[in-house]
Amino acid sequence: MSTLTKKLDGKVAIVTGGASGIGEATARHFADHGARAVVIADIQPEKGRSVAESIGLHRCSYFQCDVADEEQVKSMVDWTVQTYGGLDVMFSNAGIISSSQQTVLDIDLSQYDVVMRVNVRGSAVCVKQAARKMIELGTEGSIVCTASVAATAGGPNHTDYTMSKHAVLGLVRSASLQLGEHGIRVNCVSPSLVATPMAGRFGLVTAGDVENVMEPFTSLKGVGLTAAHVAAAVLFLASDESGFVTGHNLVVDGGLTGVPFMK
Ligand SMILES: NC(=O)c1ccc[n+]([C@@H]2O[C@H](COP(=O)([O-])OP(=O)(O)OC[C@H]3O[C@@H](n4cnc5c(N)ncnc54)[C@H](O)[C@@H]3O)[C@@H](O)[C@H]2O)c1
Repeated sequence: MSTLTKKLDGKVAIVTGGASGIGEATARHFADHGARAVVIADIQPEKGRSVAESIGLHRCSYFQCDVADEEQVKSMVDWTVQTYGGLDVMFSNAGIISSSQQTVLDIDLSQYDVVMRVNVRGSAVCVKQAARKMIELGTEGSIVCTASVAATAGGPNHTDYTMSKHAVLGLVRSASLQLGEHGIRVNCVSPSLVATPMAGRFGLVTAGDVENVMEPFTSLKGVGLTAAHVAAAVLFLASDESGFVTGHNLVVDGGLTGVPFMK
């Protein structure tokens, strides 16, 4: 790839949840696009280290970090800047979903607390610590969060997850308003169902599995959403190509949310 097409040339990026799924694909895409350094912040050391090694330890590191623990996130951000000399991009992507249905009538509140802790508290911590560091360094950086199509619509189940993703969108909109004066942009991507280990827990392992489930509801036909599609959208928001875009929710859903309920 020529330097002209390398959209993150020389930048330093953190990817939370980068050991797996969307985060892993994005960490690789960032590196392919010339990122000087990519830090994978996750709680899966074996997978995270293996991703970092395969990208190349000269420009990718694994850092054990629970995103909901503010001290750990602060240490990870400080370490990134000390090690690589800056912080240009925070991709706050780590997230979880309960294994039970979590309909409103039977919601298990201990599982609800776990989901909220990672998806909501974790996102707030990562946006806060990245923004504080960017302001301290005078960096006009880009913060991208992973929301979901569940950020803007209710669902038949997983109520806690849907609530948590609505909260991520609220965080992105508020943070973009508050950080614009510092030149920091804050946006999110909202994928529909993607074949990652998260979806695999519900029996959806391949892009074909996802396509079979989603195809009746999307306007795009003959294609299933992959982590690579999402990574491409994240790269756009992370890079200078989206230099005047902030507070935006970039939906990556094959038309799912735009399809009318009657034809
Ligand atoms: N897969 C989908 O269908 C889908 C759709 C829309 C949005 N999303 C969102 O995409 C994001 C990534 O999910 P994925 O599908 O790649 O799932 P995944 O399970 O493959 O990856 C999630 C990663 O987050 C890490 N993680 C979990 N808790 C953490 C914590 N406390 N601290 C640090 N890291 C933690 C996991 O170890 C894992 O590596 C999540 O926010 C998810 O809600 C997924």
